[in-house]
Amino acid sequence: MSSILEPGITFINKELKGKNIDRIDRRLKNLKDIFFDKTALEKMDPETVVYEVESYFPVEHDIEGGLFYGITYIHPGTVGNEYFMTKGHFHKIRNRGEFYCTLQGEGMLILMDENRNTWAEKMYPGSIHYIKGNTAHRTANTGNTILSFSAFWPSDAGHDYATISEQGFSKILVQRQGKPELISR
Ligand SMILES: O=P(O)(O)OC[C@H]1O[C@H](O)[C@H](O)[C@@H](O)[C@@H]1O
Ligand SMILES: [Fe+2]
Repeated sequence: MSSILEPGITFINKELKGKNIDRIDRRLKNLKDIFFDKTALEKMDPETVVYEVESYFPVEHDIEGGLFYGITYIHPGTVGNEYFMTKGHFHKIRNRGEFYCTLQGEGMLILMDENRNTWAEKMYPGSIHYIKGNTAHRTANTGNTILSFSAFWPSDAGHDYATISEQGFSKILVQRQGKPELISR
């Protein structure tokens, strides 16, 4: 499987040299919990790459005061009528925020507060999204090309994936008559 995360870095400053730069992909087989239509999911190749993330960790994880940076690339596609999307998470330290800045493509940022109120914001090249603390976040690619966005978050934030993999978001983003629609499950 070819990856779009070929080393393509043109410049990193001395603070990042020799530090941890991590590249991962997440495939359908890693995302079984999150898609709604399990019948459609079973018919698809489990090795299909849904998204790839390149992350820069200049300080140790869980250390207060540093910042992390990452770029996420979500491939176009659907499982049933649900768009390809990220796992989604709350931060382990709940009140930590994050910035997302869209680079290319079209998508939706799906957000959910701790009372399970869910809403979504349109992502397009140049759109800037401040995700406040205590808010779960997931991104979906609603276009026909790669959706990429950069993210900046505090180094002690951590990821709580369990809450979302067990309970999901209260709404899902589906394609209806060719358009994204956020509907209750
Ligand atoms: O972690 P996921 O929910 O799979 O989302 C994918 C990635 O999106 C952003 O880049 C976040 O800042 C990363 O921390 C996250 O890993
Ligand atoms: Fe996050």
